[in-house]
Amino acid sequence: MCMPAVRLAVKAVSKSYDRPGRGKILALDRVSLTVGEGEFVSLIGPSGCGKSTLLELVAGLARPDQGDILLQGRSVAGCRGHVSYMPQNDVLFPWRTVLDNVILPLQLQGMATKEARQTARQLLPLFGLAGFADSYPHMLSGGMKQRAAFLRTYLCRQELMLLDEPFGKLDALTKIQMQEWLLDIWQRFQHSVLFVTHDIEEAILLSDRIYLFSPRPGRILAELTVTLPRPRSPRLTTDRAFIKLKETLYSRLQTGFLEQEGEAP
Ligand SMILES: Nc1ncnc2c1ncn2[C@@H]1O[C@H](COP(=O)(O)OP(=O)(O)OP(=O)(O)O)[C@@H](O)[C@H]1O
Repeated sequence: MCMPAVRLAVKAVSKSYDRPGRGKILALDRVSLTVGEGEFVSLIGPSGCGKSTLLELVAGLARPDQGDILLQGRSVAGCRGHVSYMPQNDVLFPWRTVLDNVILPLQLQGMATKEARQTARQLLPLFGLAGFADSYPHMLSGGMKQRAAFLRTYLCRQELMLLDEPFGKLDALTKIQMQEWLLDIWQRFQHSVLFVTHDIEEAILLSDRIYLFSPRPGRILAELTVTLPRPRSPRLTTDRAFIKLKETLYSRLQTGFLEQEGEAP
């Protein structure tokens, strides 16, 4: 199989946090991973294992204590503005309309408001927001809010997208619809994506590769390549090959947890 060129390389990155009066905690321990050009890569692991921390480091919102972060071979550790980043709680501003929420990155890039609105307006139908340009966030469903936040992220116009559990708070049916929609959007744009999730089925359905994280401090337990054919749809989750992959993932997660417990002092 032909491997795509590397877009993102995280090299032996560690990160700890100071907790006032309680010392340091190690969130990430020598994490190394890559995302290729046009590749969809997921991180899966238990709550608190450092997945969001890793995305923040890649987005340049914090600096690693050790290790490096390379985008197309160039170190970007601590540098902002090189990736499109949708944080876990990416809220829309309630006082701005949908259109004026999504144009924010374009305005920050210096585009005039009129041009930014024109650019974004053309994309609204593709993001399932046709007819909602002038609505306010409270008038949208949960799925629509997430699509608006996703369009805002997309308009950062960087080749690598970091998505931190974008469907984590949605009900099961809306989540399935959103996964189908994201698969379609990704198929069209073929961005490189680094996607955080707690959901094993979601990771398999969407990804080309999956990294499994241990409980904190986050380490990479395993890396899995998903060879299921594309285009994919949520119906694939009942497929025999899909279920087999799910079993493999479960047992790797379980073995990793047990090994980590065995290591505890
Ligand atoms: N700014 C901070 N200061 C102190 N501790 C932090 C800070 N940010 C994260 N942590 C701690 O670092 C660890 C990793 O947190 P992080 O949010 O990266 O995990 P996560 O895997 O994304 O969790 P979840 O899946 O629940 O969102 C946790 O123990 C968390 O409490």
